[in-house]
Amino acid sequence: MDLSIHSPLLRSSPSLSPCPFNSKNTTLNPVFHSLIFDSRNFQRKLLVSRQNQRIRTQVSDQIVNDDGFVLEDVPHLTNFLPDLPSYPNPLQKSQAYAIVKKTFVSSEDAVAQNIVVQKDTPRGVHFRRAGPREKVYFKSDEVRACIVTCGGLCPGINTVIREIVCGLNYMYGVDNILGIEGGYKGFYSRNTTTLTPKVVNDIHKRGGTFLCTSRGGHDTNKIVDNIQDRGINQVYIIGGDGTQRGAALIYKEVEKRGLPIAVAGIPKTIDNDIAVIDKSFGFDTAVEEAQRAINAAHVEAESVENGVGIVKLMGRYSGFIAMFATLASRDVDCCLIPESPFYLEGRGGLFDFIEQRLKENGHMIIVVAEGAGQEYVAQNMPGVDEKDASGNRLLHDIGLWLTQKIKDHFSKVRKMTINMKYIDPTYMIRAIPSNASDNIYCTLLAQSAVHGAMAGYTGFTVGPVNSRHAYIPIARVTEATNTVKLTDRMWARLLASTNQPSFLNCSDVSQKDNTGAINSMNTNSI
Ligand SMILES: Nc1ncnc2c1ncn2[C@@H]1O[C@H](COP(=O)(O)OP(=O)(O)O)[C@@H](O)[C@H]1O
Ligand SMILES: O=P(O)(O)OC[C@H]1O[C@](O)(COP(=O)(O)O)[C@@H](O)[C@@H]1O
Ligand SMILES: [Mg+2]
Repeated sequence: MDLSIHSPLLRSSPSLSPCPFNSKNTTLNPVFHSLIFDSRNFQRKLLVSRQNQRIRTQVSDQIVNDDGFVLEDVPHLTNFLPDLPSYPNPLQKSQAYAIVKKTFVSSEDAVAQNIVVQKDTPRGVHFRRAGPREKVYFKSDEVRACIVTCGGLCPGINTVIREIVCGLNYMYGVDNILGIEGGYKGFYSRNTTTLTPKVVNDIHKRGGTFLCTSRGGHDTNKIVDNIQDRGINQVYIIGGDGTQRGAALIYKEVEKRGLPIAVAGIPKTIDNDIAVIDKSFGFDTAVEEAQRAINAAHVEAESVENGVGIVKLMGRYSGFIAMFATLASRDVDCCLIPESPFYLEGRGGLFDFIEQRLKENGHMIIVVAEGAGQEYVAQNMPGVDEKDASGNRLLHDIGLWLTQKIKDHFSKVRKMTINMKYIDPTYMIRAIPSNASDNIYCTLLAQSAVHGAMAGYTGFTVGPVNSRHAYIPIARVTEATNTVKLTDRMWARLLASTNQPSFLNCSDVSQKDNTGAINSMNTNSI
């Protein structure tokens, strides 16, 4: 996983990525707001901002720490409501924390984005460490929270819902929590449901989302109107990259209206394609479930002559599930992912490799991510370019396409009998409840989100960065998609484990099959 998003402060180029939070003038004037803190007392020393395409540096009269420590901070309600009162955190009296040595996370605690460093490198980008703060900005009996789930399913959503409800109630004494049904559009088109620890008690044992979900239908003004009308002052939004973009818009609108409402994002994606965080919840569960499909394909393929098993797994733009499922299984001969182009014919191509493995082992298994080889399939289906309600491109079925291509090649060209077994467990791997480790992860995420909102942080996404939970500016997790980096060692480990061809040495080779379709891809095209 690539965590190497550099601090714009450390770049010399003025083309900085804007981080549109933390500043009142962000609406009209995107300002990248990173703070370099004195590492000893953590007081603000330097504010570097980009305005009007110029980098301006304001230096306080204190000593500027120049060790390159950068805090990419999240917004706080007091940024736009400076007179908001604060209260002692009720956790002080909580029996759960009674004997904890350090109940509250210090405002000086930060989580480093990069933990592999060299002696002379600047200290780099950090995020605020998640956890309870000494002061809260909500009185418990004045909190009216809501939870919404958006986008595709993922194991563990119900655990997150459950733990937000229980966390708010058990830790902060909040008992006014609403469930928004059916995703963003539910804010303005559905009734709410009341959530209590009792109502959510068992939901973590089920897959899916207790609150239902949807794609599309994000209307910022209607949503914020509704939040205001219902008197909601904490909004917990569980969803993927699209959802987090929507959450950023909601936060900005809330800020524009000057409302004391905390907006917290909890990142959810089965594809593990959310940047910055270590891993998304439910991913491990999905990889584990994928083993069942791979095992089945393996049993089927090795039980027949020249058995070829193909398993299609989720992964729209990122092949993490396919890569990790392959690494975990050891029965997979070849893994195809969206990030790595492949070709079928000719030396070093997939057909050659299949034939070689069939000769060696009598069977072979391919795991293919749904987003792999889309250009290939598109060439056979010109003009089909549909999108879902959220605007995500609908994919062609690479699994079926590949199955047919392999069958045709071996029967028509090689005159060889093969036994094809195609398994598509797509929805099975994400519709299940989360496993034990994902349940723990979901609990930590939920509690961190609750602590952050109670402490008055807003417009943040919570997630583990190098195993420590942190509050991350939403723009940070939406500005780029996390993909498998072919140049990283993880992909090399997979290639070393399967011993499959890398397909990378033929970038410009283009062969045509007997139907005239181009049968190879330019590596630069993906
Ligand atoms: N750029 C965006 N701005 C505002 N809302 C968005 C944006 N992209 C997606 N959404 C909304 O977020 C929700 C989920 O998005 P989707 O892409 O389906 O799933 P995910 O959040 O898992 O990526 C949908 O209701 C969609 O309308
Ligand atoms: O058929 P659906 O429900 O739209 O979901 C399919 C897509 O959802 C995903 O699980 C990703 O979902 P998100 O965009 O919600 O993260 C992809 O792997 C898959 O392509
Ligand atoms: Mg998405």
